[in-house]
Amino acid sequence: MSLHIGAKPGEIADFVLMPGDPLRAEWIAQTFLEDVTCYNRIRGMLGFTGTYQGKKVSVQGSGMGIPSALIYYNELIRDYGVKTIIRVGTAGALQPDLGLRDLVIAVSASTTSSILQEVFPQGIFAPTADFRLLEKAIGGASALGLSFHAGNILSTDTFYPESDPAYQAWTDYGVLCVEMETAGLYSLASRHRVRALSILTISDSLISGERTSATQRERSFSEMVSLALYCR
Ligand SMILES: O=P(O)(O)O[C@H]1O[C@H](CO)[C@@H](O)[C@H]1O
Ligand SMILES: O=c1cc[nH]c(=O)[nH]1
Repeated sequence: MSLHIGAKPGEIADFVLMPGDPLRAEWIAQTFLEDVTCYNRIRGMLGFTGTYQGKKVSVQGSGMGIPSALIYYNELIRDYGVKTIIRVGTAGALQPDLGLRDLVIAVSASTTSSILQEVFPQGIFAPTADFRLLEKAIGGASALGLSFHAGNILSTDTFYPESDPAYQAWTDYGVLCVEMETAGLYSLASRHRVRALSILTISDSLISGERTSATQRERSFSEMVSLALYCR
C-alpha cells in the first residue's frame, strides 16, 4: 500500500476513472461496474475496482484541487503502475452557450496554479490531453450519440475567487469552463508518459448563475461516465 491508498499490489486496474468526490466514485462503481470491491477508505477517499464489459476498471476519488489530486495521481502512477487516468468531474461554465449538464472534453487546461512555475521558471508549459485518448473519446461521443464541447478549460486553485470579475479574461479567450484538477493531471501524466483525459459535466454557470444540487453532482452525471468507460 502507499501512504494514502490502502490497496495491495494488483488490486487497482491500470485504467482508473477519477472524480473529485469520493461519493461519486462509490456511485460510479455501484452503478456501472460488476464484481466491485472497495480497496481504499484511508481519509474517506474511496477507491473501488470492478469490471466493465469484462475489463478491469478502478474508480478513485481525488479530493478537490490540484494539491489533493496530485497525491492520488502520483501514488496511482508510481506505486500502482496506472497507465490511464480519466477524470470525470464537474465544472462551471465560462461561456454563454454551455448549459447545465453539457459535456466538455478538455483538450487542454490553463491554470492559475503555481505548480508549473516551479518546474518551468523560464516559460509556460501547456498541459494537454493524451491525443489518442482524446480521439477515442470523440469517437465514443459519436457512437453513443452524445453531444459535447471540446477545448481549453481552466483549472483554478480557488473555488471562491478573491477578485471580481475573476474569470473575464478566460471567458474572453474562449476558455470553456472552470474546475480545479485537470492541469495537474495533464502535467503529471506528461511527465510520467501515461495517458490522461478529463471529461467534465457543467454543474453550474458562472454566466447565467444556474446551478445543480450537491446530490445531482454526486449521483446523476452518467453521460460522462459512459463516455469515459467507452475509452476502456
Ligand atoms: O466534481 P469534482 O470532480 O470534485 O470537480 C469540481 O468540483 C469541486 C468543487 O466543487 C472541484 O474539485 C472541481 O474541480
Ligand atoms: O464553478 C465551478 C463548478 C465546479 N467546479 C469548480 O471548480 N467551479
